[in-house]
Amino acid sequence: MSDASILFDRLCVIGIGLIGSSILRAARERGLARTLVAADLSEKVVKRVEELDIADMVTRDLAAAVEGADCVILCVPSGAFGSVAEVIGAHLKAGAVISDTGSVKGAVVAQMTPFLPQGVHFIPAHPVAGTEHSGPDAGFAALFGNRWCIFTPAEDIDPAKLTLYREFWEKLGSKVECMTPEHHDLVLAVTSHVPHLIAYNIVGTADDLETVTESEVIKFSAGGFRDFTRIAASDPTMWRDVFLNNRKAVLEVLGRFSEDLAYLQRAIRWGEGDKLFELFTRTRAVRRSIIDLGQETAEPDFGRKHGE
Ligand SMILES: NC(=O)C1=CN([C@@H]2O[C@H](COP(=O)(O)OP(=O)(O)OC[C@H]3O[C@@H](n4cnc5c(N)ncnc54)[C@H](O)[C@@H]3O)[C@@H](O)[C@H]2O)C=CC1
Ligand SMILES: O=C(O)C(=O)Cc1ccc(O)cc1
Repeated sequence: MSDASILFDRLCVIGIGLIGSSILRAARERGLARTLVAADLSEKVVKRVEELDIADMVTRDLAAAVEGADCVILCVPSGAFGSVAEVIGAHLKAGAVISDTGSVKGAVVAQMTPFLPQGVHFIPAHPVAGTEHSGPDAGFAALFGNRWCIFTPAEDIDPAKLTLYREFWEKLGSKVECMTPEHHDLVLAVTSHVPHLIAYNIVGTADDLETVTESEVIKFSAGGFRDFTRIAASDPTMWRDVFLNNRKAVLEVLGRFSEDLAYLQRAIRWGEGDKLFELFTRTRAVRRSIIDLGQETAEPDFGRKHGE
């Protein structure tokens, strides 16, 4: 490891699932920390992380894990950030950067802030990169490449620490942008949270209908439905916590979504093909602009796992 790439002497990651294990793998591959510490409450996960050999030290003792760390990143489900912050708060080193990877920002900031001592630098972050898989085996070093990582720091954040942590995510391959937690939660409700809810709902509806159609839903499942089943296979704990912790923005977007759905329902009932055609033309242009931005490939992958 060349010393030139080291940003943190001791990096501690808590919650070693898809995201935490990907951060550890990428940080080791790029030599971003001298020592990598991994912590998780689950005995099974700790054992597996030891077998995978993706950290220098692995423990279930969260307080001990953060001792002396100059960067601590929490990668646990959105409902667990407060309890982890409560356990580690008093053990954080003065001057350390503390961050998270939660898919929701407002509620996570509110959960953690009361337990963070003066003198640590809290930089909430959300890597907008992931898959429907979870657990330490699902992670991979390239996960964050060419993806956004959204930071939602307070206005009085130390600019030098912000630059340092930005550099960390850029070295993981991400593009970084800052915004407020409230704005983040509304944007992600539209682009990620409600789309996941729609996938859970349509797959649930199809599953209910399956008893009527005797397996035809699965047998004849077309590409569109298969894409939904990939998303609806995402981790139940994680997504339960996303919806419970981004309630306001999700309900706001769902209200708008229901109105737009009623408009389509009416157009179908009254045979108003022009209305359907106009919308479908507009949405096709949205897809094209995403591809042009280089954030998506034109080919569907039908949920293939990384490396398959
Ligand atoms: N899965 C995805 O695609 C993405 C997830 N995120 C966010 O990152 C966070 C982690 O997600 P994943 O890695 O997918 O989850 P995961 O389910 O793969 O891993 C979570 C890990 O946290 C551990 N854990 C749970 N409660 C804990 C506690 N109180 N103390 C210590 N460890 C605890 C679990 O044992 C598990 O190993 C979540 O907040 C999620 O919303 C962010 C971007 C993408
Ligand atoms: O697998 C997918 O399609 C995702 O959308 C992954 C994802 C899940 C949660 C996030 O907060 C960010 C990205």
